[in-house]
Amino acid sequence: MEYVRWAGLQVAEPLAELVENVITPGTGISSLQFWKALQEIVQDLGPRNQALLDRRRELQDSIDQWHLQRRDLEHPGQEYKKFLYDIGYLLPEGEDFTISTTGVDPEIASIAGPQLVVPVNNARYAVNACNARWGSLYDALYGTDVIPDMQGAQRGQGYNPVRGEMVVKSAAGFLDRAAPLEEGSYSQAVGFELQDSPRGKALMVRQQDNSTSGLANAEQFAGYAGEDRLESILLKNNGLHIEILIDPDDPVGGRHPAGVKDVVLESAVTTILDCEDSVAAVDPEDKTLVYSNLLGLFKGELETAFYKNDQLIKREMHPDRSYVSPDGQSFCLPGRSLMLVRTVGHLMTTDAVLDGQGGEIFEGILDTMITALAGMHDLQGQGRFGNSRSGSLYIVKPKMHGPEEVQFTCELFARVEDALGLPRNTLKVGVMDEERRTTLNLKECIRVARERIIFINTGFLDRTGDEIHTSMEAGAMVRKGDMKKEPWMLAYEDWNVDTGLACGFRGRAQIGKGMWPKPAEMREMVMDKLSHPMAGANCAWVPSPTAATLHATHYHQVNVDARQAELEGQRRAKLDDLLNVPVIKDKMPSSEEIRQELETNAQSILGYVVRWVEQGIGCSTVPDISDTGLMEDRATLRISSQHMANWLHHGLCTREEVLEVLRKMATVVDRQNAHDLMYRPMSRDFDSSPAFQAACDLVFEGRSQPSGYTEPILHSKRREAKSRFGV
Ligand SMILES: CC(=O)SCCNC(=O)CCNC(=O)[C@H](O)C(C)(C)COP(=O)(O)OP(=O)(O)OC[C@H]1O[C@@H](n2cnc3c(N)ncnc32)[C@H](O)[C@@H]1OP(=O)(O)O
Ligand SMILES: O=CC(=O)O
Ligand SMILES: [Mg+2]
Repeated sequence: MEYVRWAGLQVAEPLAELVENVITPGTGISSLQFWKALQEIVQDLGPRNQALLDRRRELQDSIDQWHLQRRDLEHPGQEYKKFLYDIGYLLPEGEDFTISTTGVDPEIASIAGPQLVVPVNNARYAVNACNARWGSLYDALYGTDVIPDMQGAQRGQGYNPVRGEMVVKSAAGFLDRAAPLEEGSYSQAVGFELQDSPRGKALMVRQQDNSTSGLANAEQFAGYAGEDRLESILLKNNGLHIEILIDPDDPVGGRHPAGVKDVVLESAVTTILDCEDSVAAVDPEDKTLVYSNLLGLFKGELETAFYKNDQLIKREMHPDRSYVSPDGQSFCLPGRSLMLVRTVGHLMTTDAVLDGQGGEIFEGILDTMITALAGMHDLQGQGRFGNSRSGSLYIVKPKMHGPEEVQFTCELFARVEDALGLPRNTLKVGVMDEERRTTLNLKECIRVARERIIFINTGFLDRTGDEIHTSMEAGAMVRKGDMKKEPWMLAYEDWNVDTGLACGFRGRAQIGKGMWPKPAEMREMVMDKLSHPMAGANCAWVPSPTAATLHATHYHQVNVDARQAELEGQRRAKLDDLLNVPVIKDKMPSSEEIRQELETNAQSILGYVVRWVEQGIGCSTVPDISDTGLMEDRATLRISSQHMANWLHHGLCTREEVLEVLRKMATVVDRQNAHDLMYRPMSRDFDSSPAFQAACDLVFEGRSQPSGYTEPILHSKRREAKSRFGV
């Protein structure tokens, strides 16, 4: 890789070019200013970043020692808590306070709805995600298992009218609940009409018996589109819009007595452009692609073209949507999801930029600087579309351990603001509550970020990985599938909401819930994820636009603001439950259960890692042993690898048994990928397969990986694969 010298730094050529020729123009910041500022920040904050990582190691060593000395103690409860206070892992909670963040867009402060996550290096998906602000309910119902594939109503080649009728009926049922009519039902609608009323136009729905009915709550009629002919009706419920599209000439609309061709829901209210766990970015070229896509999204110019079903599709970001209000005023609604960026955490360094001594700089520092520079195009209103209408740039920071690390992030943000001439607190921070030290000290984490915090969220996947790693020496952990029922997990979910509400998040910031990790199991998601708004969360992660549309229906069922008002003031979660380590407390698993657990974990590790290492795919649907597709990313990998490392360490299996299971599962994964022409089977030669070796290292070296993270091994094996295979 060629490097260019800038202000005492060495910048990898593709990145230097991107910054010089594409990102800086139009910002008022020159390349020299930019790199000089980065050099100063790296010089000042680099050593502090390293000190924070050293502190993580020191605390982990103390915890390991403590458990090693007390393995036989039955109930270490209070003594354990005191120890954690003594070493500064657990901090006393200070006075109550309320966050004071200002300039926050309503999508974050007050509109409750789904939050989509997308790997930002995949332009096709990323543009799709931005456009997922609006999604077809008809398509989401028709195309998924929410409507069961029962006799006669199966999905398949071509349109199935029986299934289509079930979709129309189900959508009408949704409308009846979200925007009920005074009398009758949308399922009986034969026409939509606008009538004059004291507040302008009112919506009237003609029924099969020729009667007409208005809305039970006339205020829910928010607007319409169409001049000579009514083309769409806009309704609003719990802050979210619903659009009924009318077109009797359309093949679907033509079958409907009122010409309804679709029901479109405001879906992904916000989207996280992910530079972290769903992305494999290991070298300067990869980082440059990430930053280039970020820029394209902020400028509204990112486009892709691809073939789908033999058709060339060109995809670009959607414009805003125009309507007329009931009192005759034209207005627009955002056509795109409000974008947040998830940068990497504090752990990794990158060779995209080298410091004065030729050492790699911390990747999180570079991510923040470049995100802010790219985001300036939006802040200065130069993009084709606007993202934030409130002058903010939203950055989600993952994997922070406790308040001192959050404080460090806030200082970094302030330094970046100063360097780029941005007003203080332009850069808003989302704090992933996904490491144990952050959960336990969440109130203090929020306190140090109280002027810029816009989000806390339970990243339960990383959090589970950290739970296992932190207490590695405490004993053998319960099975992976049982973790969700453990007292710590239940307390963690409540603790996050309780703390957010206590710090005044209601109406100001997001309290988020975690990812739905089964992209194809939408029926199960529809049943399960209603619990998120019910728990008081005003957003929750979904893996796809379709999932966003289906999850949006939950926010029509639950008014989150009212739910939060009910929960405010309650402290449901207990610290003692959070500290209840999920070691097996009664019967050890049978040999059959051990075999099943090892096979499940080995299969998910290999299925994910082989695509990561050999094809650079950071997030994929990996079929599990029973062929259910599961979303796997670095956080799920952290759990599986730490779990295997834990059982190995505590003697539930031997190294030879683990190796045998890994080999057996590699052949299963090879078979599952046999259709992929780019795929290199691991079982052809286990010893020379970088993917297989990565999987082995993740398990056998798992205990010594910092916080059990998978990045160091993945990065090094991916770089090896790139240099060996050239892709
Ligand atoms: C623990 C954590 O950190 S969770 C956060 C990290 N995880 C994520 O970000 C998951 C995001 N989701 C994804 O990456 C994908 O949905 C996956 C990998 C899970 C599944 O991807 P696939 O197997 O390709 O999905 P599938 O074939 O069902 O659907 C593909 C279609 O859905 C779209 N799609 C799928 N996921 C997304 C997404 N997140 N954003 C936008 N569009 C998406 C694709 O654009 C594609 O449509 P197109 O052909 O019109 O372009
Ligand atoms: O980032 C999300 C998680 O669950 O981890
Ligand atoms: Mg995570």
